[in-house]
Amino acid sequence: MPDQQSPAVSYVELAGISKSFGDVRALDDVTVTAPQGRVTAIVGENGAGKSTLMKVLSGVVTPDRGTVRIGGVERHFRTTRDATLAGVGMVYQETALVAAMSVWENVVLGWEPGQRGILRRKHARRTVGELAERYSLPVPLDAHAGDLPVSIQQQVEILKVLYRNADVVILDEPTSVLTPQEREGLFAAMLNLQAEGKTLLFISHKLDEVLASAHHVTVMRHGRIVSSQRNDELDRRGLARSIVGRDIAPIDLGTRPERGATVLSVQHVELGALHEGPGIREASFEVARGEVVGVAGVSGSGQHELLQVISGLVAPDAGTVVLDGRTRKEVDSASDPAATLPALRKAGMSHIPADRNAVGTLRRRPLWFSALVGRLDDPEYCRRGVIRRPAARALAERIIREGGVKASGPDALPESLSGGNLQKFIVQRELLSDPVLLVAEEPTHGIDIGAARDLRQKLRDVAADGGAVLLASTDLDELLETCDRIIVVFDGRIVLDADRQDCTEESLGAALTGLSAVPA
Ligand SMILES: Nc1ncnc2c1ncn2[C@@H]1O[C@H](COP(=O)(O)OP(=O)(O)OP(=O)(O)O)[C@@H](O)[C@H]1O
Repeated sequence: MPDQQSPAVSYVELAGISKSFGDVRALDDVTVTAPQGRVTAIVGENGAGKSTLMKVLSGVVTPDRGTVRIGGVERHFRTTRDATLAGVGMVYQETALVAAMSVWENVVLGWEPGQRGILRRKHARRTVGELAERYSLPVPLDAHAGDLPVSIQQQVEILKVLYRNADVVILDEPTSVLTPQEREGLFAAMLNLQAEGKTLLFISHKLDEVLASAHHVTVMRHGRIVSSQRNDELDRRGLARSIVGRDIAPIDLGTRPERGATVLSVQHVELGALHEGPGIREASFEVARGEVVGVAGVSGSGQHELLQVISGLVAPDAGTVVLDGRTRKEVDSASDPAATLPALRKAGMSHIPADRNAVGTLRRRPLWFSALVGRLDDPEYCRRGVIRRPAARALAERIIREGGVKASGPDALPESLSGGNLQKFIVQRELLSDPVLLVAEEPTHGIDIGAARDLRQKLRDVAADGGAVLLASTDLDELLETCDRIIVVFDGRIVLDADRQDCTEESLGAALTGLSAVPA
């Protein structure tokens, strides 16, 4: 637990902040302070107003009412540049680096030191290098940003705000894209920032991380502050209760059904490296109806590629994947991904992608449009290339209702939904197609603790109803709570395939890092 002893001065003061979007009151008279050299966590259910509050502080959103003070000075931010000049920087979940530019160029972009418009390249590169060293953020200065793993890209984003002299650093769900090992690196960087007297604000749904790193925890619900407490006044259960307003019951695993017929058979799958990863070597396993099977692997171990092959997005170099669902569909090296995905869907596969922004929704089209993903060849929704709008809207309404999605309706734009609510929409859309096999990559990513519990229960229900689930997650607790069996991928190979009862966090941790790399 962080040290609570030394006194701290309030550096950030948000007072009486209100903000509405149309009829939605996102913030309702919110007052929050954050002391210097400390971490203040902002937690709460999806749609509670956390991101909007931080966007007010970073100049992205202008409040309808209320005042912002930084270091005792009242500020009226109209743009993010105003906030940057006042020393406030925000690091978003999704990085926005220019892939083809080097790390140091990305850091200085838009803020280049120079004379008469000429960039002093050597000077700029050296300054970024010194900053990286001072804050122990070991980024490769000359590498192209697009070639780097997400965890390093995030460090580049942190350097970007530090380069602009931020005294206040806002981190919006920074750990949700990181593996457990990478999270440790981020927490070490946060400690350095505190030691340098920065004021840190940190949005997270992961209560253990909040309790381990934050000095103060502020809970929001329905656009208001529910509580604001010091870390040493809190425990996990009480915090969970104040977030969702009730105790969270463990999920019902049910009695494990007799192992049903095989629904997915992966045999001797091989794939060369797609990017820098190891590819896949000799992967074989089966999933039966009635099972929830977890897939774990640290970033770049090949587990993501394995799921891409299984969901038909990439053809393997060798080996086969057979889905025996509503119909039988075989995928091999000759398969054309463009035709494979629709055929697998028809055979009963649903897929919740890891990257909801890239493939999950169409951000600038209304939600009812995104409801149709995977259903365009269903005559109920589309005939002779013409979308049946009333049916699509009714479908979107059903997804919103049954998924507990906070949205104004089927015409809402995806970008008007909070991150967690958009994820809930995608998950419920896939569940509604009554899958025989559900491939779910990080389905609880960005979802609050209450909704995440309900979602895990829904995965169990798919299995209880005779389907099967392949659940990829970097959260070992989630896998241990939800799965019947867990597969670990390391260096492109399946190194563990064991019943949950035979797995512990230690045994999984060893397999994940290759310490027990005995092929299963
Ligand atoms: N640009 C916008 N247009 C319309 N509504 C918006 C907009 N931005 C946010 N909202 C609404 O404001 C409310 C608060 O959203 P916000 O993103 O702040 O929630 P959050 O607490 O960060 O949620 P999550 O945990 O899911 O990220 C939600 O109901 C959301 O739909």
